[in-house]
Amino acid sequence: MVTLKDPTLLRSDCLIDGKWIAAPGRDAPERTTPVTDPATGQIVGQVPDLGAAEAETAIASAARALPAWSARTAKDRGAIMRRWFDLVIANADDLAALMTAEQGKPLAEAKGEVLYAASFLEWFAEEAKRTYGETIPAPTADKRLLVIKQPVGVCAAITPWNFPAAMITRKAAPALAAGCTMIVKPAEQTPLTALALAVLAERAGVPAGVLQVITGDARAIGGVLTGSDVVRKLSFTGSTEVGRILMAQSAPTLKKLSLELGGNAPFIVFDDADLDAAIEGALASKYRNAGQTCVCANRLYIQSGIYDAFAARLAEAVRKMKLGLGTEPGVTVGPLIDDAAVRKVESHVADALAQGATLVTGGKQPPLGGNFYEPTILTGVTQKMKVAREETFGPVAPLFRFETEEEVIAMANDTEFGLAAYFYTENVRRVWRVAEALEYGMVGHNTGLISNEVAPFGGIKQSGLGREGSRHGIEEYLEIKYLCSAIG
Ligand SMILES: NC(=O)C1=CN([C@@H]2O[C@H](COP(=O)(O)OP(=O)(O)OC[C@H]3O[C@@H](n4cnc5c(N)ncnc54)[C@H](O)[C@@H]3O)[C@@H](O)[C@H]2O)C=CC1
Ligand SMILES: O=C(O)[C@H](O)CS(=O)(=O)O
Repeated sequence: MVTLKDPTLLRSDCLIDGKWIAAPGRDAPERTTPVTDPATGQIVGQVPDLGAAEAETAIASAARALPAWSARTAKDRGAIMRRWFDLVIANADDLAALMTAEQGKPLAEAKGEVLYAASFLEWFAEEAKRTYGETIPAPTADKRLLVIKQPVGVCAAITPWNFPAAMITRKAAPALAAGCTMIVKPAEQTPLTALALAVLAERAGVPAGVLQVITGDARAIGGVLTGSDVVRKLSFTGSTEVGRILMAQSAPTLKKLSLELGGNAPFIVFDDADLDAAIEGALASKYRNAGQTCVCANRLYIQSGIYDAFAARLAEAVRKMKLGLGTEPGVTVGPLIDDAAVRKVESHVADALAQGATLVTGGKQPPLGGNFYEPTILTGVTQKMKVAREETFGPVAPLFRFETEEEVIAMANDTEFGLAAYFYTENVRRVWRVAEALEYGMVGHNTGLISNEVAPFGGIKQSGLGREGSRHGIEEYLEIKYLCSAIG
């Protein structure tokens, strides 16, 4: 079990229509789903197994709450978002403890994510007041033209397990700031963090029906949220495969969509790179969250002149990593989310070795039990291997050798994904050539960490649609209205 300073943040019910409800069951007093710790398999909580009926209730509640919420001033909504931010900061240790219990990431990393999640609340508390319209010089003297911004309306969010707090606030913060209402369906693996955030939102003054969190049957709940004409927008973070399904389900009602999907990030190191910086960046980008982020370096392309030195330095650093329970001091790499994730990583490593790659370090599950996988480095990797074509979503660094800039750009772009890319060089002319040639929504130069609340996060190609965070993030929750007034 998880110990909290404020035990009321550990919820076993859902916030729907301003009420905390369990799941009324036919043969049992209520239907619940266990939440398990991926490091130990222990049950850390129970949440309601809700479905279509409760999703319909939530939609009706969100629609009822919309007029009053969108009629409040931006300043008023911003003040409530700021109070939510203050409460998340004040309860950051408890939120981090819940996150580590259900997702497994080391406590320090979980705390970092809580602060990252809070930053979206702080940012959009301010952006609420900057949804400016415009006036347009009319082509005829008898007209006055202007543009105003209005909230999209009732919104839905379906969020992943890898960032249980930040992927919720990165959607709910701009939605509520813009005057929308939102129904959140968190991942079945990590609902406790979402429910705790809802407790704090309620305490901050977010009215009934404005923010709702529903757990249970993803397909049934998702089917209602995507099929309803009342829901005007869906924001999803998760696999490209599910993103396609949700997009198709949303098509009949022509919803606005924000999709943050899979990635296959190249991490390119040229001969002239600062090797210390490149190693630091590779460790941060590759092994953050045990490699379970959509912007993790998935392919490491190292120019021939420094290939052996880079491999040796990276191996030396990786061997110092400490695998273990997220609550243990000094642990830097936690477990993967579930057994399926471990099997996917194992299949990628086995495929690479079968095709001639060399295992430098790691390459197996340690004797810890749970869903742990050793931080791994492979050399002699080629574009034909699964690690080059698929998102590994685990702590595996495949090192590819390259000779020329043209060759590596072609290899880096040889994927259907286009989320994040990274490269290291000290040549200023090359910075512009490579940054502009890489087909990705986000590019890091001489850094492996690019995510923050002020920058537009999102991808191109099959990594998704739209942007989150930054001044662009709130536009995803606004409609433009053009007003033409004849005064002649
Ligand atoms: N872009 C990103 O940040 C993420 C990418 N992924 C990728 O997806 C792969 C699979 O991870 P999963 O957790 O299984 O991601 P997923 O895409 O299956 O799940 C993400 C969310 O979608 C929901 N969902 C799944 N199927 C649904 C459906 N038919 N209707 C409505 N909701 C549905 C889940 O309940 C969860 O809330 C990972 O290995 C990784 O490659 C996973 C998580 C985050
Ligand atoms: O979904 C993810 O993996 C996150 O968006 C990555 S980040 O925002 O924490 O970098």
